[in-house]
Order: sequence, then structure tokens, then C-alpha cells
Amino acid sequence: MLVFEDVHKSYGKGKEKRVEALKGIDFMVEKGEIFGIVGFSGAGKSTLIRCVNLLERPTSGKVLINGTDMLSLSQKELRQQRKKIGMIFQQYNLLQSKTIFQNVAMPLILEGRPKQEIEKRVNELLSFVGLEDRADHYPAQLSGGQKQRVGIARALATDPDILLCDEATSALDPNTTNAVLELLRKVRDKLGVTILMITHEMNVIRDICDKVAVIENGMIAEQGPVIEVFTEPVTDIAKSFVRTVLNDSIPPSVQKLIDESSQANPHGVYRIIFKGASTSTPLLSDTAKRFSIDVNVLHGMVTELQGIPFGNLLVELKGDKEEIDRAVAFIQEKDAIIKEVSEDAI
Ligand SMILES: Nc1ncnc2c1ncn2[C@@H]1O[C@H](COP(=O)(O)OP(=O)(O)OP(=O)(O)O)[C@@H](O)[C@H]1O
Repeated sequence: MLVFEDVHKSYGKGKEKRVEALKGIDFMVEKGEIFGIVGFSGAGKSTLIRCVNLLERPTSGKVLINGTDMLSLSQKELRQQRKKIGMIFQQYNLLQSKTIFQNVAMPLILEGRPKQEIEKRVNELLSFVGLEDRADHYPAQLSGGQKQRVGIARALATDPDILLCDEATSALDPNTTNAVLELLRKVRDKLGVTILMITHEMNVIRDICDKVAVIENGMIAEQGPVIEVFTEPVTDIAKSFVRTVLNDSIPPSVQKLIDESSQANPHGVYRIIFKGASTSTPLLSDTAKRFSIDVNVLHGMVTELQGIPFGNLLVELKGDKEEIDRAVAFIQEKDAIIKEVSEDAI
């Protein structure tokens, strides 16, 4: 388990030079969880992830790993702890003059492990990441996705409890990103490794993370299970990140209808957000049958988040105001979110 308690980090000294990169960060990552931290450039993501293994030392606060306070460790103890924390990077950080085998073997060589043990372990790792046939190649002979696989194999060499991913897929195309995310999921599922990732890409959060924290200006603006933050983002920054992947903008044709219907009937157009069980029930047809209203689906999509069905629909409800109000209450009872559409409906 990884815990940050009120972590601050400042760079530079003196009023003018001092930059407060982290301003009191609190979060907890449970064992076996994939936790994502998303934020724009300069928000403090790199600083935060580097504070986990003390590549950056927090100015104050606590970093606890399985109950151990990282800031209280001696240099020797810290070296031991760091073996339990693997890290992968956006630019892979492979040694260009070494083969793939030698790159993956490096952490074990530095630990002075016996040659035979290293050979066995590296072959296992290369097979785990699907690169057993590339052992004798050099990094320059591999694609970006393959290089990141090597990075993952190397990070796993010392059998870590935690894997830190620093923008691990930001340099990759969408297909390669998916393959690398799939591999990271396998690292969690098969090896039980806890994963902390920082990214500026909300699709990465959607596709792989269990929980997310949105960081802005050195502070966590919002955090929670991915399904909750995606379905009910509270802060403007979380809303803007969610919008980058769940396009809930209203198409012009529907906007025209909203404008027209809001003059004639102020209770006309609604956004319904379904999640979990409410998607599997025929909620809209039930509503139309129970109440004397017409339900007209205008726009939307149904997808899956973390294996949980999720829908975001714009619907027009036509009928008496009282009947519409009752239908809205009925939909709310069914564990769906329904809001009248204004400019900002999510
Ligand atoms: N070594 C440093 N010395 C001084 N200021 C720094 C240092 N590293 C980061 N900063 C500052 O701290 C703030 C947070 O930077 P950080 O790199 O952690 O953000 P980030 O979210 O990772 O951004 P990016 O995605 O662009 O890397 C920024 O204002 C940055 O300029």
C-alpha cells in the first residue's frame, strides 16, 4: 500500500526563485490497484511520482510504503526499498549500447546476482513481455512499443511491489498504447504489482485505472474511482479531462432543438447518465410505458468503463410537466443520473 500524507515539495530558495510544485498531496493506493494521476503540463505530476521513490525528496509530509516511512530511511535502507519500486519512463531510458537481454539484466547485475540466476530470470521476463526472440537485438532495432516492453521487463527484474509509470504511453500511437496498457494490466493481474501512473491522457485513465486523482497547480482537485469521476466529475478541471474522452458536447442540430424546445417547453431535453445495473434494464422503454410521455433519444453513446456499462444520452421527454417530473423522479430512483440540459449538463 502506498500513502501520501500532506506532501509538499518546493524547488529553489528565496521568495522569487521558490516554486511550490506540490502543495499538500494526500492519496492512498491499495495493493494491486492501478491508480492514475492526470493533470496538464506543469501541474506537478512528475514531481509527485518522483517523490514516491525519493528521486525528489518532499519538503514536508509523509510517503508511506507498506507502512514504512520513506523519509525516515537511511541511505542503505532506501536502496533496499527502491528495489521494491520499479519505474518506467516516456522515453524508455534504455542503454543504447547494450542488448535487450543486457538492459533487462542490468538491475540484477548491479545487485551482484549469480550469472545463471540472471539468465533464467531475464528469459522469464522477456517471455512475460513477449520479446523472447529479441534478446540479442539493440534498442535502436525495436519499435517504441517494444522498447517500452523492455522497460517494463527491466522494471520487473527485482520483483517490485510497486511499478511507477511516468507518461509510459505518451510517445506511442493508439494501437501500441493499447498493447502496452494490456501488458500493464497483466503485470497487475498476474504478478499482483500495484501501479501508480501519471499521464496527461484521460483515455489511459479510462482504459486501465481503478482510481484517478486529478492534479492542478500542485494540488489534487478531485479523486475517486474512475467510474465515479467519469460519470459525476465535480470540478471544472475534472470535467474538462472527462470531456477529452467522453465527448458529451451537444451537436448543433440537438442544440437547436434544445433552444426551440426550451421556449415551448422548459422541461423538454435531458441528459441521462446510466451506470452499472441501470444500463442493463430497459429504463427508457419502462419510463415511456409507465408515464404518459414520449421519450425521444436525440444523441449519445453507451460504452464500458472498467467493465461497468456506462451510457450518456440526450433525450427529449414530451408530455405534461407533472408527468415529466414523475418520469424524471422514476429514472433517478433507478440509479441513473438525469439532468435537464443547459449549457453545462454533465
Ligand atoms: N528541478 C526543478 N527546479 C525548479 N522547478 C521545477 C523543477 N522541476 C519542476 N519544477 C517546477 O515545478 C512545477 C511542476 O512541475 P512538474 O514537472 O512536476 O509538472 P508536470 O505536471 O509533470 O508537467 P509536465 O507534464 O510538463 O512534465 C512546474 O512549475 C515546474 O516548472
